[in-house]
Amino acid sequence: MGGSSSGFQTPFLETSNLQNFLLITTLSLLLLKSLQLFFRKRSLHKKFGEREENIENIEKAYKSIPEPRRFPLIGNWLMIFQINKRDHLKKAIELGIKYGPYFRITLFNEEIIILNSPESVKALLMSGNIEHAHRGTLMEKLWHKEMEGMIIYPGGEKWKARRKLLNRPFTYKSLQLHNPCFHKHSERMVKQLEKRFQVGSGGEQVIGVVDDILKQSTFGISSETLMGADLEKLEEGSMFCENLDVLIECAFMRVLRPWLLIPWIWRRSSFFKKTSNAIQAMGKVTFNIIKKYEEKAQLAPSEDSDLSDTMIQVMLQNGVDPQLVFSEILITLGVGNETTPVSAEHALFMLATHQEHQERCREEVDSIFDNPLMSKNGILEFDALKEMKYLERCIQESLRIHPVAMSMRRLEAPLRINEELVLPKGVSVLVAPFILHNQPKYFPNPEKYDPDRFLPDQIRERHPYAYVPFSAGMRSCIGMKLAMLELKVILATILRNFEVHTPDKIEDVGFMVTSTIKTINPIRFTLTRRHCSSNSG
Ligand code: HEM
Repeated sequence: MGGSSSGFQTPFLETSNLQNFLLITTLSLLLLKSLQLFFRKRSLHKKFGEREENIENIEKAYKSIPEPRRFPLIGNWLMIFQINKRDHLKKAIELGIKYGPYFRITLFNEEIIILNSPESVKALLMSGNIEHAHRGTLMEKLWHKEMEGMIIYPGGEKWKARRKLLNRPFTYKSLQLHNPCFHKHSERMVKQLEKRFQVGSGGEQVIGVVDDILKQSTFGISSETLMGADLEKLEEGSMFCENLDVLIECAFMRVLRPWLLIPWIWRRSSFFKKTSNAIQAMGKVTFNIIKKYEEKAQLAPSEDSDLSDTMIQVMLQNGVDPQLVFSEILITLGVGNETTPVSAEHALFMLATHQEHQERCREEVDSIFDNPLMSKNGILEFDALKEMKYLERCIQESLRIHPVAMSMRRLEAPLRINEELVLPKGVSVLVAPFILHNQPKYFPNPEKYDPDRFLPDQIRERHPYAYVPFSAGMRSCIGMKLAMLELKVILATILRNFEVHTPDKIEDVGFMVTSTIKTINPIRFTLTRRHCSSNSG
């Protein structure tokens, strides 16, 4: 055997080609870095009118932001993506504790600063400057140009105007109009859960997963509240939720496989076909609903409480093109569909693993359901949900331990974090609540499930930006109030009707980062029907 000296060569690995390639790549990166530095200094100069020596200090502070060991070219890519899936959140929390209030990771040529102190989170989210509310290049590539101005679009004045318009359907006043549908969908959920957890012929308890049923329920409430129609009753409407999942799954595929962001590759991929089919099916349903609105608009729209203050009505009344109304509905429901059911499942898991808190919640829920002023014929009044204070604290604590979303920004202007540190224009900044919420400084014993952390006194003593599951400021979650109402009504209805247990343990449940932060496997539950004198129905 001639071994390596056989003279066999591949043209790609020919030494001189390889050397040239490495030389050109290194020179290009150096050039890019010097240009970045030049523009960074210029923008600091322009923005803050800083003197040369101050700029030097600011640069020094920026450079001294700690970072894990990075490799040439790929930066920290290996550390982020090659870690065992089971360690996703644990690893991130460890980094937070090791590196402190802010640290840097580098993915190829992109610097991402992770803000890990309430003060720096406040500086970003509450800056009030639209140039700090931009979502970043990845989002620009994911959502095509026609979507400019939509709520999900990275940023700009058009986004701001749309956001202002869409705030209305998400206010308590508007959501209250749709209270009957909250009850209707939770009743449907009870029936589905009963079916799944029917006690077997031998009287044995059934272990099952409930994430699909929770999803149908939160989707039912969100879609009816925002579109004004019970999709389950419409022809093809019942498939809407599944099609929405396809849409989000294919969009996330483009993040995992970045070559799918190149338009001509994307259009030839099977994911594009799946996306188009899903959009077509959902379009048919949505445009039929829009037609109904247009017909009713000629009669007396304001008297129909099913339709008033829904997203569709607000947009049509303000002259938004029906095609954009459709896209906006898809994106908003898609985001809600990814976050609320996962949060509901986790909150239920926390109550199943902490029976003492489950019991306290149930006592509160029973007393409200049994109060004729708060519940008529088993239907909760809208204000009754506000009275579920203990349940609310349990949900808040669950969202602290397992916040499902993060906030990503690309700075379009320098951002002052404190006296010493200014983040330059062009860098990406990330607020990761699962790192922030696990800091012993703000949440002593962070792994402990303790709903009393959300007692008014404790909240007052804590920095307000130490807890941001829905983000904060001009780009915070538009669906926060709706999500909290959904979580309360769903959990209250479950606790009213069932006793909840789980064979799973928190230390065995791993979390992974996908389009949201989910458990690796669905959690298993056992539900036992309660036989109280008056159940919810
Ligand atoms: C427990 C449930 C939920 C959680 C934890 C959650 C969390 C978040 C977070 C952290 C953001 C990012 C904000 C930022 O970039 O700073 C966000 C944005 C958003 N959420 Fe939620 N969300 C939830 C439920 C919902 C629901 C039910 C809807 C609507 C049906 C919704 C619609 C949106 C939209 C449209 C945005 C983008 C807002 C914008 O860019 O202006 N979310 N959410």
